[in-house]
Amino acid sequence: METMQSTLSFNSFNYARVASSTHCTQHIIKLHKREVQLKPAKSTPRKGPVNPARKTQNLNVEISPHRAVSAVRLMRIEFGGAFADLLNEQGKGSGENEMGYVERTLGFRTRDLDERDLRLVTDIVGGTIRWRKYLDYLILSLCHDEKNFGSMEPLLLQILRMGLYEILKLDMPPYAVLNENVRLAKVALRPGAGNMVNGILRKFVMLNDRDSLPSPKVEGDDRQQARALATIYSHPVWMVRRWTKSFGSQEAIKLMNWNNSVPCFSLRANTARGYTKVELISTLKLLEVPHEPSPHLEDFVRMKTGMQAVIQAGLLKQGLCSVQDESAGLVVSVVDPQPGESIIDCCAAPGGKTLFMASRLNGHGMVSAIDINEGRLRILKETAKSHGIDNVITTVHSDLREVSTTKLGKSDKVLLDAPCSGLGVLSKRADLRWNRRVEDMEQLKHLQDELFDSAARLVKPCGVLIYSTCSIDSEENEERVAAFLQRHPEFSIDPVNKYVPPSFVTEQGFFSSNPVKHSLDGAFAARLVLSGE
Ligand SMILES: C[S@@+](CC[C@H](N)C(=O)[O-])C[C@H]1O[C@@H](n2cnc3c(N)ncnc32)[C@H](O)[C@@H]1O
Repeated sequence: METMQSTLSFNSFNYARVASSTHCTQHIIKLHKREVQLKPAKSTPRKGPVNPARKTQNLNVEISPHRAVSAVRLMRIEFGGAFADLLNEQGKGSGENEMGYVERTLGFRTRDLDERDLRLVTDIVGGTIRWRKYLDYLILSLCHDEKNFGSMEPLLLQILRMGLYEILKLDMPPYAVLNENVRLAKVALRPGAGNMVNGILRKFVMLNDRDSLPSPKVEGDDRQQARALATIYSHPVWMVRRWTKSFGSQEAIKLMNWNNSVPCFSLRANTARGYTKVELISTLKLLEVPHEPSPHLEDFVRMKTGMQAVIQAGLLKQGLCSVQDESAGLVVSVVDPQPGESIIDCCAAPGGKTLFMASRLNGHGMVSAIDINEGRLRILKETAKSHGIDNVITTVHSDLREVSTTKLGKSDKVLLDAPCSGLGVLSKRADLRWNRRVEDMEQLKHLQDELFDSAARLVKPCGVLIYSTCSIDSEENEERVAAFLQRHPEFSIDPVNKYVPPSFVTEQGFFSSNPVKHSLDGAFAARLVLSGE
């Protein structure tokens, strides 16, 4: 009865796709209406864990499970507006519901995912999203004509992108990848789709073996060069133009390489629960997770791989540690929370910085966490409980611009971690580059100015206002601070050199972490003091 229920989300939709310029097309923007034809499932439970009795009945051993899951996840991310935070994906990846997910969406069953499969899903989904523009450029050039590419079913396109990515970037054996993806296209779509995957991947493997894949030439005027670089490094053209102008082309290329690399993660030991870095390190050793202590922050440990093991060991669920980038930790160092202080965190959810600040209060003082998003604020509350610091956190669900000072009062320190473009965290947020538009930057600037003014009302005389973003864009950072100081001469810059290592301090006395320079996420923070009068 519930057959095909969840396939409906992919059944008909409009979407715009920008195909990159190639020898046969110049930057076309098309609006397609596509029908994804999925084979009906024989029996499809809608929710919950798989019924083991049925598992064997519908088992389809022909399909590699990680590819099936990757394909539907890619569809969901591209068309469902989902958030491809790889860590979240890993967090969900217990494997329990994954096959239900494939069954509901593609209409067939395959075997459950093991740990290796889960890792592969993360790698393939993240990488295929990052490299989308470049992969589409290759697929378009391998198609007979532009029309074939333009009218390709979305699921077929995902399967091709995955195949190319696996061969090109994961160095998987080409013919094994080819066979698996042909099979997936046949089972999930139809035999003709399998033939198409076969034709295109074969041509690709042949060209790749001969080292003769097409490549855009970086030549012509600035715009043409930016277009070529955007294809080669798989970023939107507007970002390439912006970065080339601000940082020069060599730095822009380094930044894009960073964004395309597999992200590193850091864990923060939750000392508020009495869990120390030493204990965290011994647990990681037991779990055989390679790690190294942060050179910048006392409670932080870096790791490149092994997040799955950390999740499965329950370290995050038990509140013993958090996943937090060191750049975010350093913003908290700029706030420098002290026991007994009152702190307002203006845009607090989901609470990474709130929790770290609260843990630094040693049970004395209060962090008031304001956010407009109730759902995210609920996550913050739950995490505060599991971290054992809910006694020093109060949550306020409100638009910051409407918060009344008489109700909330004024605080010693006010952190405004403003909504921003997120251009500093593109290595972790694989899909973000495709969702941001240049017009967003203008809108964000206005919002940031409004929130900055609203946050300023909450600072006590002689108190401190910290403005931060996870962006590397000066329009969102230095320029917002300069504009604020023009409107509010009662504030002045307090240089951050007392709070963070010198390599993070800018000439103007701000904190700035840069992916290329520091191998961390990009972030910014300014510390401003309100005069006593
Ligand atoms: C960059 S995120 C904050 C991240 C958070 N500080 C952390 O460390 O986990 C920005 C937050 O601003 C919130 N926000 C956006 N507009 C807001 C407004 N007008 N008032 C209050 N919060 C707002 C969003 O809901 C989002 O949670």
